Amino acid sequence: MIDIKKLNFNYGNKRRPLFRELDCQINAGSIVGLLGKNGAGKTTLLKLMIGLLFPDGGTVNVNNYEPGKRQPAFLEDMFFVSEEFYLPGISIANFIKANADFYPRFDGALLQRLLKDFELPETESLQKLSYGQKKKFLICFALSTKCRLLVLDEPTNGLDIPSKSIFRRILAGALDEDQLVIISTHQVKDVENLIDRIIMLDSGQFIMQKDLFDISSRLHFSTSSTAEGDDILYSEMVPGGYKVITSQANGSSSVDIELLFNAILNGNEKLKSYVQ
Ligand SMILES: Nc1ncnc2c1ncn2[C@@H]1O[C@H](COP(=O)(O)OP(=O)(O)OP(=O)(O)O)[C@@H](O)[C@H]1O
Repeated sequence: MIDIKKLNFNYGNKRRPLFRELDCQINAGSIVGLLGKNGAGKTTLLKLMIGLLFPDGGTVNVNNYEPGKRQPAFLEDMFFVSEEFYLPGISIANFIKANADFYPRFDGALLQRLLKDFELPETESLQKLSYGQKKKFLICFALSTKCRLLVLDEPTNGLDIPSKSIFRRILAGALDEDQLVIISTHQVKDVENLIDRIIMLDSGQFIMQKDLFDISSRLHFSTSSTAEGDDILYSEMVPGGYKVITSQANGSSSVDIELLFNAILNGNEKLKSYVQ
């Protein structure tokens, strides 16, 4: 679905390129979490994938299209929910009327269901909605397009606690097997148990590209009263003890993405061989 080869990119005003020789393949049928520190280049990478920015070297291929060419057949099959967005001063119903036809697989019945789940009023002017309500509307619309590529930049930013649970439920339930969702986020707790692959960016490189299943079959995440022990690969103090990562020996555990992220960014050498 997405094939990135030797991607180089520089904003032009920077001495060092942001990306150097990035390679990445992502298949349809998955929800991918794109993680990285502030400024690592997550939004930039997403924009390169959807053709809002152009590579300086190498290639980006999505569904056999070169995104930068912005061909109609490519654009009608991808939807980008940006972190910052503008919505016009028209009602939800009129927005749907004006935009749904751009997407051949648009599912109006699904949209009505999702709007109900998020309790969004169809008659309300989009500009009168709060930031979180606007975000929820865009997420609903994105899912209803049924585009094969859905790119969500910080989708849970601005969502209240119940809406985050609804987001997880509807995302898990509204996808078809030929779709790919890429979620860039700092709110890793919001996407835990939802994403099935992690891609981590740091200093212009991918420092991890791994399926959650692979990680959970090789690493074990738990809490412990001590951080001492030969089998402990990484630990972090928390109230009442430690969160620890050990090599997998005692059954599967769910992956603590935040702990893993900190461990990898701290350059934990012991862990590297498990996640590369
Ligand atoms: N339009 C631009 N012109 C010049 N430099 C830019 C531009 N947009 C982003 N950058 C720079 O590129 C780098 C990556 O930015 P980007 O927004 O892709 O990071 P990010 O990982 O999405 O960050 P965050 O987590 O803070 O949203 C940063 O150093 C940023 O200053």
